[in-house]
Amino acid sequence: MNAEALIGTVLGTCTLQKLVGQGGMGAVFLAQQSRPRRQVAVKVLLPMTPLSPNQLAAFIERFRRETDAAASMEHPNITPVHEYGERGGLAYLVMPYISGGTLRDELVRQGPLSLDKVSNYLDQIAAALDYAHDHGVIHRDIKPANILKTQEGRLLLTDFGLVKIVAEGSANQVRLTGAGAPVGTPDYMSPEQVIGEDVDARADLYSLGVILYQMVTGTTPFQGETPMQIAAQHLQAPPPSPQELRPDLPAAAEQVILRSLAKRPADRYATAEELAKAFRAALISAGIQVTQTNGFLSSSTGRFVTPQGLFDQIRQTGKAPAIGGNGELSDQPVNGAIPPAGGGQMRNETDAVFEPEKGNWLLNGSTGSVEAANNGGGLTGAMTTPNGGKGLLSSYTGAMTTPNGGKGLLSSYTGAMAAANNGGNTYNAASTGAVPAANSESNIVNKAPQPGSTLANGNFANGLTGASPAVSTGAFPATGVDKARAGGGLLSRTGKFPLIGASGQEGIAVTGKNVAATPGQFVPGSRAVPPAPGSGLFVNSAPIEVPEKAGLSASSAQYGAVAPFGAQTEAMAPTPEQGIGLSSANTGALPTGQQGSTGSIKLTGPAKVLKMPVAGQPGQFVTGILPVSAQADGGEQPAGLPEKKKGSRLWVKIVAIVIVILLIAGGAIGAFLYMRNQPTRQPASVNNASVAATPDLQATTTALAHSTAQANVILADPLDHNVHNWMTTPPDVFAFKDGAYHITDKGDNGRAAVLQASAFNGPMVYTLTMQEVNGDDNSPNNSFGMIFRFKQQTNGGATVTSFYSFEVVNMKGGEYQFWKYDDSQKGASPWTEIWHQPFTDEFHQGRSANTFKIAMDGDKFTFIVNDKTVKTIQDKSLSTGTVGMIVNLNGTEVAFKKLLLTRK
Ligand SMILES: Nc1ncnc2c1ncn2[C@@H]1O[C@H](COP(=O)(O)OP(=O)(O)OP(=O)(O)O)[C@@H](O)[C@H]1O
Repeated sequence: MNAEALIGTVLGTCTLQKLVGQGGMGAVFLAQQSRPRRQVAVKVLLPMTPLSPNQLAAFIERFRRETDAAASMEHPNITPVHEYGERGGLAYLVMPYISGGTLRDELVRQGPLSLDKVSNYLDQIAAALDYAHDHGVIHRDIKPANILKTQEGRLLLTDFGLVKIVAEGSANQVRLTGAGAPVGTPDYMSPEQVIGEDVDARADLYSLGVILYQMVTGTTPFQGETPMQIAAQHLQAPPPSPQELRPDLPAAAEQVILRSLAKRPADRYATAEELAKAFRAALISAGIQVTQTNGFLSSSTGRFVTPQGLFDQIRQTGKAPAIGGNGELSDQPVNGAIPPAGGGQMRNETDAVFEPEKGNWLLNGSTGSVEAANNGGGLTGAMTTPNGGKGLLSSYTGAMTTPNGGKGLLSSYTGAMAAANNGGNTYNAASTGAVPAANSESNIVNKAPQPGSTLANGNFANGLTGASPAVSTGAFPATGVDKARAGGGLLSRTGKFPLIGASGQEGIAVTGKNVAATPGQFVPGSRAVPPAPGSGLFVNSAPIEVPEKAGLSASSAQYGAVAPFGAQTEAMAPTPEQGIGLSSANTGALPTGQQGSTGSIKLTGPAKVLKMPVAGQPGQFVTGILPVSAQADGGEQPAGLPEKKKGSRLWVKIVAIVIVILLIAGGAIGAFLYMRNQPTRQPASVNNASVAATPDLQATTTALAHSTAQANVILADPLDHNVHNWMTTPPDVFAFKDGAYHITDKGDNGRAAVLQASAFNGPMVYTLTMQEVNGDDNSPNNSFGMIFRFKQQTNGGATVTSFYSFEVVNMKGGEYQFWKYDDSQKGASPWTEIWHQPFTDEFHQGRSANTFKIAMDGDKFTFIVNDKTVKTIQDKSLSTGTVGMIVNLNGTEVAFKKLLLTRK
């Protein structure tokens, strides 16, 4: 039906006046409502595609569902629904008319937004999302087109057409597998949605991350000519560095964005608020002025929301909210001084609260003044929370410092409290001792929990009465999505990401010299790999040229994400349950999107079915396919390879699977290549070395945290949990445990993991702490170390991989080695040893931790072991690339931690 033809139609109390927009599911009209008399927007169900009666019934059902879900929520950042009706065969819903357009319009018009505005918008969308999640509603279609804007700049999340009430069980989704249905953009889809698994709130958080990326850079992270290309990148490709597209973006803020886009739901922020706060704190710590989002705590979530809901009478009172006896916000006037400008202030009782920035404080029974110089506050005693602090204080008398994102809830607290690093510190009820929170974990100390008390989300507790003179007695408003919510979706279920990968079909023999070594004795240079005819380098037999993306440096365009071998090999054996795989070689590659590309996929093997959303038809999908490899052997050796010569090899082989993201001018196109290599090494010369002590763990962690806030930190990853999508499969090879990232070499192949990031340029220092946990310390092959300047590119149709490695042979009388890997010369050994020398007592041989640093400046490299400079050496072969780590001997397990990249 032509939507225009409906103008003048009367639906209930509304007369349709003007068509304002049309999606795949319905048309939206400006309408005049007679009772109450006001202008409204009316959305009329008008599916774009002709539907069968069954499909239409399902559509109407979904339309009702949209109404029910939206109507059940009352939040200043969610478009309310006034009513739902069916008249003359037309289903419709009435909502307020929002005249400021959508966020999509603004992004199209403006491109990247100011970081201040980004943070403000993020706060607002986050508040709406967390509220919905707290009410058991997952939106599932978070995108800028579904975010309306008022004239005053307030954002309203709308279009709950895809929602599924969590408690309701499985959704009654309509699937369209036929041809001809328009396929919607998966620009904002989470990986788990791409796979078609059940999703939880974290899928919305991923979509929010995509919006954040777009607000910052002006573009979504993944682009392609077909929805499949985009979908595949959501599954597999790391997002291009936002900082490269937005140079004024602080490194810490980039990390926040990248974490929000983690492939594994468990690796993302737990709540939208957490994401928004982390982003804001990252901006502030980099000295960027961020305007406070005016807001108050939502009565049911305790979260910051924009004040003065247009549609909520209560919120139009203008009264400052105060904490009621049960922890509910009330609209009672506040006694005493009104908090100064900056918003977000909540106070009770009689004392002044100062929150120049975004300190949100709930004070109850406070007796002193509060000063919150920067997102924090203090009460009575000295209290400083310079960054993003949050506190609930009751009868607080002692000192508290939470320099970095600390949160605290104190009740009758009398002791010192220090949370050096992002600590969520809660101390509750009659506590008398010190609470140290050195790390980024939340500490909850709840000494005397009372009936009805709540400890939620690891970051605060309620105001317990206990034995303390706490004035606050009621339950604090709960906040946060329940972290214990069952994680849906394939990723969270299996714990591994179904990486797109496959064994190569084409082997390139790697030649190398076998050099004899006396068992148990280190022989410099005794490391050649026996050539394994037919094995070795595996490349896509139809490699793709890599045109440089406009505006990006050649280096960043040339290489993309790198994933370590082990997980890839797992993923090479996809089962229908385990997601997708893409046959690398040969036939099954995704369309490249190059000139002349048809965009079609030629399948010669098994395929994985993906669900793709149908444009404008929430809940409907068309089926897509991605080819997968049939190979399935647990990843140690690809099918069809010759037997490895166990025992004859003196140097182990690195196996890496590499994903290359090809960025093409006019739109980034994803494509995937896979590589296996079995390098041989050619030794070179020898030199000398020296020593220093392993830095104290605590001090280093703290230093790491502090330095994170500093501008010269490019990337800080403590490696105590997986925030950068490090490979975690197979779990016996790659695992986060005991506060470190463990790599265990299994089988005949060495293991390498490489950071999924853009190419790092410029003078910088790469720091990494390594500790062998298991291994044969009598073997001259027992080496491990750091990979840097890793890059992969296509060159004349061939895939070329290059990197340096700085390693140590951890045996008595062992040595350091500096290698270059470059497989551009077919038939030649890719390995060249640039330098080696025995270590001396600066290296703690055996099971001790050692911190290595590589200072790189152009072609100059300085190797520092435990703070002692070991060697400076020049090599100009490789100029840019990412970093990683390597373990070389079967059975050797190394724990890596405290990865730090700083500008020199
Ligand atoms: N309450 C409203 N007030 C003013 N304009 C609105 C309102 N709701 C929607 N619109 C406008 O109508 C357009 C169509 O909205 P609709 O929800 O039908 O589709 P969509 O979100 O653009 O696409 P789809 O539903 O296919 O995802 C929106 O893009 C927006 O510009």
